[in-house]
Amino acid sequence: MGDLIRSKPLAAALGVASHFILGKGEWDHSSHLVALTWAGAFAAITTVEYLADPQVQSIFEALLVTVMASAVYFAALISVLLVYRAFFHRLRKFPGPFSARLSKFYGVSLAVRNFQLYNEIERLHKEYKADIIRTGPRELSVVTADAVPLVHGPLSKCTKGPWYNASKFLDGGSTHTTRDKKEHKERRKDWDRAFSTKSLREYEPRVNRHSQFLLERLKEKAHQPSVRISDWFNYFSFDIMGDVGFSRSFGMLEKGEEDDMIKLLHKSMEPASIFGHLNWAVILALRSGLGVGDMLKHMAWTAEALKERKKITPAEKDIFGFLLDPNDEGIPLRLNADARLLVVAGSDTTSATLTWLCYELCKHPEVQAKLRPLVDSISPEKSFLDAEEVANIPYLDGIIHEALRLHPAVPSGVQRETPAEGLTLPDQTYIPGNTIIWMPMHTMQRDERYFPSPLSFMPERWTDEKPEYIQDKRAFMPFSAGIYNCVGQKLSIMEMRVIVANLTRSFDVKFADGETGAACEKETRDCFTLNVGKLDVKLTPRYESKEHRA
Ligand code: HEM
Repeated sequence: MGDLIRSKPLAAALGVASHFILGKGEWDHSSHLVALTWAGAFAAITTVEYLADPQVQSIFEALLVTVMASAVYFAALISVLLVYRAFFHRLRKFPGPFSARLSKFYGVSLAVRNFQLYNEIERLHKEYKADIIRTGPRELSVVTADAVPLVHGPLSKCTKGPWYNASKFLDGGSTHTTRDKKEHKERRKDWDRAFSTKSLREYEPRVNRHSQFLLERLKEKAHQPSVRISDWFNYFSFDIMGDVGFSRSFGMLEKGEEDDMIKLLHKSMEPASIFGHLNWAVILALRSGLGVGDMLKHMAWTAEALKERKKITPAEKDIFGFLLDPNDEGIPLRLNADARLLVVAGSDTTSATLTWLCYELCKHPEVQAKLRPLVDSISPEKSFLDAEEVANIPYLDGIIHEALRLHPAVPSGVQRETPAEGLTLPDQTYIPGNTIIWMPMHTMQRDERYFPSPLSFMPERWTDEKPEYIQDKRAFMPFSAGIYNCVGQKLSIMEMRVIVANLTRSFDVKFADGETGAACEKETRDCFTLNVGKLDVKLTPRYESKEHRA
């Protein structure tokens, strides 16, 4: 037995065999089992050596033999893995950095460089002058609009990738993270009802109420030289999400200061920027609790919010009224995951977009000047325009679309996996099966082929003034597309219309003294959703010269 364990060719052969076993199927989410198997084998070999090998006299010698055998085993496993990934892998023909072929650690290094992965990916596409680049051993970044219908279209055969079921074992998986198309379809029906035209009409008064309150709070602050508008947008979107989602006021606009829950939400998303690229590490981290304390705390907080919601019968309809089953005694685990989904998806995305939009308004006073007569002419006797009154202003929608185009709230895109038979793009490029694909919205939406003069903030491209500045609308997908698209997009657009119309109507919005927008550009962190840098503005009231708007 001892000779067998000392046999280097045998250990190497086992290493090579393990590569072939691990190369089949998806092991990412069984990484804890693989680690346990290795640890078990290590312990078993050491025990056998100590008890049964006459050449071994002490536990130390037994350990030494096991370490030697393990070293040969892992050296063989890693060598064959790297050689295979570098030269024989089915994606070998796609260009990209050599180290990206070898390991996803390369992706992690990009993600944590400035926490702005979207910029790194854009740089790589420029460097390799290619629409498709290899960004990981079995991963591609694809930025051609021709691929959108195949990857994200309603009839796409692609599925969600392994990124999605990371925390399934903990919280049952949300509607967003379920990878099973049938299950998603079933669960999405409730969400679709919660966001139907009829439901949205019921939420409208609440959107108006919170928007008006935000405007009042900003009017109180307008005499100050500087208002941290990015924080106020956070409070606003959080309060709306609480009210419309859980019939619960989080009271953040009232408090007017950063709440611990907003901090916790942002901290809880940070691991996503790292672990999103190492699915096996997510499982090890979640199972051990290492590095994901904030995520677990946030999960507990959202589960508690849902528990409180379950206890009441709200006077007005809310989103969880559609998702909770009154006949259920308790709360199914999967709905706890949906509660966290609503908090993450429903607040940060809208506030990030509003912050970027405000940044663009500060840089483009001419856009404010052009919008003003349009909003000034509506109900001039009123101090606040409500959602219905601003629902049909093409230039306003153009401003919102431009903000979503230049600054998508999910800038690096969403993960999809090709079907086993692969995909053939219209130019005949074949993408093999079981390939992970990201279509980074940030890069696509700034592509000159699809949006001429791509870096110009040009709301007119979305109106009938300059439609020639949109060459291929398929490349615009801030809310993603197809069956997995954003269910909350109409609510979010409603919120943004009301805020932008009333903000420009009530104030002249400028960067505060000393503000250049640099924090937005440099400190924004891509944590799947965006944690945008702070933005300080000076709000000069327009209503003071117009009594009726005071
Ligand atoms: C500017 C605002 C928003 C943007 C840019 C945005 C973007 C997105 C994107 C890109 C996805 C697809 C995610 C994926 O496939 O992994 C998504 C999904 C989703 N969003 Fe939004 N979102 C926004 C606002 C909202 C709001 C306000 C809500 C709810 C109140 C919401 C709820 C959801 C939900 C529930 C999903 C999952 C849908 C599913 O998997 O079927 N979103 N969103």
